Amino acid sequence: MSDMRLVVVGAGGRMGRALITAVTEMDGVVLSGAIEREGSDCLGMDAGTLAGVGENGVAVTEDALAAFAASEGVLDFTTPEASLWFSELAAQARIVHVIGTTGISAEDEERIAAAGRHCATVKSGNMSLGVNLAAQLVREAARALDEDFDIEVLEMHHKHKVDAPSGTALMLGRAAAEGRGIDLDSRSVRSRDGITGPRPKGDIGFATLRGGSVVGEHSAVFAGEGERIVISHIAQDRSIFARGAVKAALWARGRKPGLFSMADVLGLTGA
Ligand SMILES: NC(=O)C1=CN([C@@H]2O[C@H](COP(=O)(O)OP(=O)(O)OC[C@H]3O[C@@H](n4cnc5c(N)ncnc54)[C@H](OP(=O)(O)O)[C@@H]3O)[C@@H](O)[C@H]2O)C=CC1
Ligand SMILES: O=C(O)C1=N[C@H](C(=O)O)C[C@H](O)C1
Repeated sequence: MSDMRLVVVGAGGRMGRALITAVTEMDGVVLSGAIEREGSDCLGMDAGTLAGVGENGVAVTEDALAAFAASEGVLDFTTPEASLWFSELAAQARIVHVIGTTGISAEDEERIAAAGRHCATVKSGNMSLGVNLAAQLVREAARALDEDFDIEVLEMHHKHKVDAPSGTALMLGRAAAEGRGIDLDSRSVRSRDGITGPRPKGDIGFATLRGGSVVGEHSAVFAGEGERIVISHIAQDRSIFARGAVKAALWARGRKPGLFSMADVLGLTGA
């Protein structure tokens, strides 16, 4: 089979550059386009040069429509508004859409799911093997432990991150809620300040730290009387997300339309 032609959108971003690197280094894929937003300083640059992997002859453009028409898949780690737009374009072009963007509203999630009826879409708040495995462990721990164990999810990211809690923190919170058989939306505590009173039993708390160049660190804490279980993941390099995204595109190639998760790609569903 020929190499899968992949276009990277948000090519000049932290993840965009990591994705161009992964596509360059991994077997079975080739970079077919690199897209940035209108007015970006990156327009016209060579994508390989931009990512620091050497010139590759693929120019960064703003013409997503033309790039999608010449591609079999799109790797998208951008912004919620941009991902929504790209989901509509990917649906029109019937190409695989891999979405890593976080901070997407519930309403836009539904619109992306609707677009996923026309093309295979893989979407996850974290594309790494380690986090997806950690989410399974969290689900199991929450299933095994009763409400005497308080669940808190902690995360730290670099100072440039714009959404909170992180997509991964929400994934871990959702896994814990599923394991415990409760609804996350009605039981999650996103912030605490002032005289909060004692912690209500059964809530799932989130704590967010931002600073420096931290790639991504997450812990799910199960705090009981006299003991604490902590399931943690530390991302040391963005390549783990980028390689996961390429793996997802290859997995989705030739698949029927639908919305899939990274757990599907990694074969962790139902584990
Ligand atoms: N699921 C996962 O495994 C991971 C998810 N992420 C998520 O990926 C997203 C991006 O993160 P990161 O790379 O750090 O952010 P960056 O801000 O570095 O990158 C986003 C890029 O998208 C570009 N962009 C914005 N709008 C458009 C548009 N309409 N068309 C084309 N390009 C556009 C931005 O351009 P400009 O800056 O010029 O506006 C920027 O270059 C975040 O939501 C983050 O949480 C990150 C890592 C892993
Ligand atoms: O913005 C980031 O950097 C990251 N975002 C994702 C998230 O919101 O969880 C994944 C990873 O932690 C890095």
